[in-house]
Amino acid sequence: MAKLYFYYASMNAGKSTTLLQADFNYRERGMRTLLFTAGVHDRGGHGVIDSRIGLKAEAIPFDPATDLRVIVEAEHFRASVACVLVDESQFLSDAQVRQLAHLADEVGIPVLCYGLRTDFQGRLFPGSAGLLALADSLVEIKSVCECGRKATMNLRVDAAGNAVSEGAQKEIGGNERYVALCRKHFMLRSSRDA
Ligand SMILES: Nc1ncnc2c1ncn2[C@@H]1O[C@H](COP(=O)(O)OP(=O)(O)O)[C@@H](O)[C@H]1O
Ligand SMILES: Cc1cn([C@H]2C[C@H](O)[C@@H](COP(=O)(O)O)O2)c(=O)[nH]c1=O
Ligand SMILES: [Zn+2]
Repeated sequence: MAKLYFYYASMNAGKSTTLLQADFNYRERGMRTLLFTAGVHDRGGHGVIDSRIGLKAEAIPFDPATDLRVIVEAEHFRASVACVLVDESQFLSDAQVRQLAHLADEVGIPVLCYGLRTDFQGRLFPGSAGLLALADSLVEIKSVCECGRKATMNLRVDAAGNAVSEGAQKEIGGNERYVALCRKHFMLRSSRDA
C-alpha cells in the first residue's frame, strides 16, 4: 500500500537536500516523479526547490487554490507517476493534505512531504498539523543547535540578530532571518530579546 510520509525538521536541517536525493533515486531507476513546492517560497526562484548544498530542481508551485489531486491524477493518466514529492509542506492547507492522502490511498502513489513542524512562535503550521494528524509515517530529520542539542525550533531574528516574537506566520527567508535552535535556547532567546 502506498503511504503518506512527513519528513519534518527545523530550518537548515537538510530537508530539500533529502527530497532531491529521494527524487534522484527514483529517476535514476527510470521512474517518473512529480515535484511540488510552495509558490510563496521563492528564495531560490518561483517553482524551484533549492538546497543550501547547491542541488536544485524545478517543481510545480502550489498556492492555497491548487488542487494537487487533480494535477497528479491528470499527469498519472498521461504517464505513470511513481512518487510525488512536496517541499515546504508546512504551507499546504488541511484540504491539500487530504488530497495527498487520497493519492496514496486511492491512486496508490507514495507521497513524500518535507517541511517545518513549527513556526517562529513554536506553533504548528496548517500543513504540518494536517500531516502530523494524517501521515502514515513521521520521520524527523535531525540537526544541531549551537549547544549541541537537537535543533527543533526556528527563531526569527532581525538584522541585528535579536529575536522577533510578533508578526505574520509566513515570512520567507533563510539563514539571515531564522536560526534553528533547541527548545531551551529558543525559549531563552525569545524571552531575553522580548
Ligand atoms: N557546501 C556544503 N556541503 C555540505 N553541507 C552543506 C553545504 N552547504 C550547506 N550544507 C548543509 O546543508 C544543510 C541544509 O540543507 P537544506 O536542504 O538547504 O536544508 P532545509 O531544506 O532543511 O532548510 C545544512 O545542514 C548545512 O549545514
Ligand atoms: C520558521 C518560519 C519559516 N518560514 C519560512 C522561511 C522559509 O522561507 C521557509 C522554510 O525554508 P527551509 O526550506 O526550511 O529552509 O519557511 C515562515 O514563513 N515562517 C516561520 O515561522
Ligand atoms: Zn541549544
